[in-house]
Amino acid sequence: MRFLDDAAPPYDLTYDDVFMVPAYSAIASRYDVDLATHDGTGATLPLVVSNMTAIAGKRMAETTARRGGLTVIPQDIPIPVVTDVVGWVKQRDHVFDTAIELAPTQTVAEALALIPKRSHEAAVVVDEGRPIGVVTARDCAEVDRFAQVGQVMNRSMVTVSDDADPREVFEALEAAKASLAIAVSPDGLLVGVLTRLGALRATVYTPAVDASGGLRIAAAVGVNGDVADKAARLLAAGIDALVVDTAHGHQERMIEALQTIRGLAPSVPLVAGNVVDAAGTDALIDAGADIVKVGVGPGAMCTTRMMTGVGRPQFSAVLECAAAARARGKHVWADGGVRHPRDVALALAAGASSVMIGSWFAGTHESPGDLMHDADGRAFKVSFGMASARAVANRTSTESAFDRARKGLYEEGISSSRMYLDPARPGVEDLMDQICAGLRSSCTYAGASTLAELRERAVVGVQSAAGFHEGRPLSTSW
Ligand SMILES: NC(=O)C1=CN([C@@H]2O[C@H](COP(=O)(O)OP(=O)(O)OC[C@H]3O[C@@H](n4cnc5c(N)ncnc54)[C@H](OP(=O)(O)O)[C@@H]3O)[C@@H](O)[C@H]2O)C=CC1
Ligand SMILES: Nc1nc2c(ncn2[C@@H]2O[C@H](COP(=O)(O)O)[C@@H](O)[C@H]2O)c(=O)[nH]1
Ligand SMILES: [K+]
Repeated sequence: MRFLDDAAPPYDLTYDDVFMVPAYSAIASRYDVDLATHDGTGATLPLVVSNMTAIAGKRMAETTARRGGLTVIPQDIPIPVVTDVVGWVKQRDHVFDTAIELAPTQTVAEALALIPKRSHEAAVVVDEGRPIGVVTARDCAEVDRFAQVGQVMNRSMVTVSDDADPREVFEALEAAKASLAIAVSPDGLLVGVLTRLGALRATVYTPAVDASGGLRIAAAVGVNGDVADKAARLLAAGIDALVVDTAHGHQERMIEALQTIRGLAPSVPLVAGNVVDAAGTDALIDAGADIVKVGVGPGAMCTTRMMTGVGRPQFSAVLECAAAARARGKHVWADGGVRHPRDVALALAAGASSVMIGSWFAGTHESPGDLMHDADGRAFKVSFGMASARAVANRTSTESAFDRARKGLYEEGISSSRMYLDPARPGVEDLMDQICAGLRSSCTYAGASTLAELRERAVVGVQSAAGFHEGRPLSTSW
């Protein structure tokens, strides 16, 4: 990447401050762009879901890995639970989405609580493992909450074999004017489900899979307590990357934690952060990090900059840290502050191998929280920062009341925010589609067929607030 007219700006910049200039391109189609990262994580897309309790759970991990991304399970989740989640995610199908399963005797109330947990918005009614019907929220409307789903389900289903070609599934759904195909094994047992959009995505994306064919997943560990033991147990669970995570990554305790974990000779990439400058990046690489996480204060849930005055505008932080890491043959993830697809493209142009997204993905079916509705009927999920009072209370729940009260005085995150689901893009895959479309297009504007070429060819200029404003679409007259 170089600055337009080679004019390096006199102050630090964030995503809104910059724009990319189009360049001559020989790339005939946006589908000719390869979005794979080459940072050792095996992700086929440069997207990582932040290790935040309100965002990164097993459904998020399954769904993003099937499309090529990576989810980091947070440090606050007990390790036996993480172990179960890793095992479960690794057994997920590469094409079919996991179905919500209900027994015919379960109630409509249970169905309505579970259906919003998945973007396909339906549950499959099973009898001894065999699908016997499908139930949607529409089937449950104006029905007694205690009615049994066996009474309201739709018995006519499009059933396909578990090795069906996604294109044929798409065509079968189109022909039947149905929205959901049910995949079954040769002995008739439920394997999963596929929507038309899911079938299309199966032909566009490449799942992130490990050498044994399991979907990939990462997990985080903090720098407190018996780090070696926690890290060893996470590695034994089969994670594909280990993230060592603390607010101020350039600190002694982090260096010690990294050296300790390096001593375990992990066979997966070691990610550490957060830092915002070359000195911090070098220190973490010296201590054993393969990938450095960059970003202090850009996060949507983050109050660090307001509380402390500390941080750095994210574009400049990524640019400096990525250059330092590249000089050592290592990588950085741009962590936080991503609000639009353009921000992903700019972070990658600045040199990140991947981009971490938290809050934007909180308002989706796949985040762990329950779906809520405001007074106007708009659907939202509650999200919170990992340094918020709420998260600190969770993290310290086994400590004495006095210690918890002491730690509770330090709060650098929002404890409760509403993340609305975009009615046009209520699932994380809808957002991934939007991001990847923007990113592929960005690459062709820069004449780049890979992310490495984007990084090399990108020409970035600095804009005024009016310049940024001009780029925003206007949906009403002015
Ligand atoms: N990217 C960002 O901008 C930020 C991210 N976060 C996220 O919040 C989560 C919690 O992180 P964290 O608060 O580090 O908690 P951790 O549980 O990782 O603990 C941090 C440890 O470092 C010590 N410490 C020393 N200086 C600081 C400091 N300035 N800020 C925080 N801890 C410090 C703390 O001791 P003591 O409590 O005694 O001081 C504590 O023992 C992580 O997921 C982190 O990534 C949090 C803030 C900023
Ligand atoms: N200062 C804080 N930073 C936080 C907190 N919780 C998470 N984070 C950081 O934000 C990113 C995600 O950014 P987003 O803009 O996509 O939401 C995450 O990966 C952390 O680095 C917090 O409580 N305080
Ligand atoms: K912020």
